[in-house]
Amino acid sequence: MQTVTEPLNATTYEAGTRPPVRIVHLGLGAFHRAHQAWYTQRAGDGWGIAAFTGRSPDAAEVLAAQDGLYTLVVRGPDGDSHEVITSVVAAHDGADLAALAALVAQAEVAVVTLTVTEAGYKLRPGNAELDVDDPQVAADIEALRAHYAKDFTVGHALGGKVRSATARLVVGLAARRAADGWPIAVVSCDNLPGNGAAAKASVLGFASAVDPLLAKWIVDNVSFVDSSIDRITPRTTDEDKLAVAEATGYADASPVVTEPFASWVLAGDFPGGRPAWESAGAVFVDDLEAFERRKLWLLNGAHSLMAYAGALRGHGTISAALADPVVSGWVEDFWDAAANHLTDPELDVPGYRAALRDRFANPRIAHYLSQIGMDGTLKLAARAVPVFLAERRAGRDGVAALRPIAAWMDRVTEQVSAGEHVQDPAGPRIAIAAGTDDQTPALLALVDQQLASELDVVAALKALRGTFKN
Ligand SMILES: NC(=O)c1ccc[n+]([C@@H]2O[C@H](COP(=O)([O-])OP(=O)(O)OC[C@H]3O[C@@H](n4cnc5c(N)ncnc54)[C@H](O)[C@@H]3O)[C@@H](O)[C@H]2O)c1
Ligand SMILES: O=P(O)(O)OC[C@@H](O)[C@@H](O)[C@H](O)[C@H](O)CO
Repeated sequence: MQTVTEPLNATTYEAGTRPPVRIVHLGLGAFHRAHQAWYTQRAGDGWGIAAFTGRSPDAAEVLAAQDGLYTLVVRGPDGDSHEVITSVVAAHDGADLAALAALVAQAEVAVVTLTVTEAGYKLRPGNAELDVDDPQVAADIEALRAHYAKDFTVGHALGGKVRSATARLVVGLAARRAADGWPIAVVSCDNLPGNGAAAKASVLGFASAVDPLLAKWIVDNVSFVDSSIDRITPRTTDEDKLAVAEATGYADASPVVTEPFASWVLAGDFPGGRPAWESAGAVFVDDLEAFERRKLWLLNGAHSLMAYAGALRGHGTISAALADPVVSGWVEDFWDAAANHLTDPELDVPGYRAALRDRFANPRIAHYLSQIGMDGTLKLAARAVPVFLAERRAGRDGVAALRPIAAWMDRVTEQVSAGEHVQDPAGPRIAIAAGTDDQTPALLALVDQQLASELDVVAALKALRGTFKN
């Protein structure tokens, strides 16, 4: 066991020459630090990251005090390995729009990456259009319009008034256009189908509400890259921090724990260049859709199924849920349904499933079902509904793909009855739907409006409900 003697920072740790900022990241969470920052460090070709938090300054304050340094704990079934990540060279409060605008305006900055959660894009169902009826979106548009004619390019006047991540990005892009207008790439790293197009829809929704010429400049100069991102990264616990201190001798206030597996598949242009992420294992393809479906359906779909069905059966983590043979049977059924529509041999679905079983079973990764279960209305629309629709188009009943939705209904109903908060952009509407006489169609409408009007689907869900605890 090591004796803790020092805090982790650039004085105590020899980080070498830090690279200049060439990437701006929005959403300074655990995943960015386990994934994009790790790939960028391994690429080793001189790209530094300036990262901004999403909703509160806390993560930036902690990381800035460590000069951006943190320990990445790679937690395999048999033990941990530790690596200090040095590619994040600056950490900022996401509300600091002056810093954001100044950085995005710089010619050397060629890439913006995003991990702002599915809910962070503020899109209407279908992910093709900004939800301008959302109160935060409406307030952000008002704030952007009020300041656009004044000092918009430097962002000073906006401060914390603009809260949506993509509205903030629009402030940065406006500053870049005003500076000289060099093209740039925006890479979404969130678990959304067509995440590049979703990011574009969200950014253009804000930009066009402010200035159609700005929107046109974005269309002409900003490349929205699709990416399928994968590395299971649970929230860091206090025990993790203690274990890092014991193992490394550094008192790191902000380590990140992740699994050994990592994957990043990207499709799109990088007009201003990019790190050689391929040298770190990233894969560049022309069309991402099949890879994205494989990941969103098999990994994330199974995650959501376990998050709700596992919680109903009294489990707390993915590894515990998977160890329950009833739950793992439902996961296999769901995978069989999804696999019917993932037929390209290049996808190697049997191998991918086998690897997922091992990854999910890793008992040393405590991935809490409560974290995965958040924002269920958005996640189920991307992870379960498309599998159900594909099964139905093929003439089958698709029950295995309705199970995650039925489990979500039972779980949120249980939470509402217990007076617990349901973390979801539709949270208040979930509470109302759970209180109606005919809950099932009311809840289903929050996931998919069209399906809620189909009597056979509602009947199939009703038949599944109440079956999870047996
Ligand atoms: N954790 C994983 O295993 C994993 C794997 C693949 C993809 N992802 C993607 O990354 C996202 C973030 O995961 P994480 O583990 O870093 O979570 P996290 O809670 O550690 O960090 C999330 C970051 O996004 C910000 N954020 C949260 N809600 C937001 C909102 N509505 N608008 C703007 N910013 C918001 C937070 O402030 C924080 O900076 C996920 O939602 C997912 O889309 C995560
Ligand atoms: O990150 P979310 O909230 O979109 O989804 C929760 C998990 O399913 C997800 O984080 C997976 O662990 C991840 O996608 C694995 O790469």
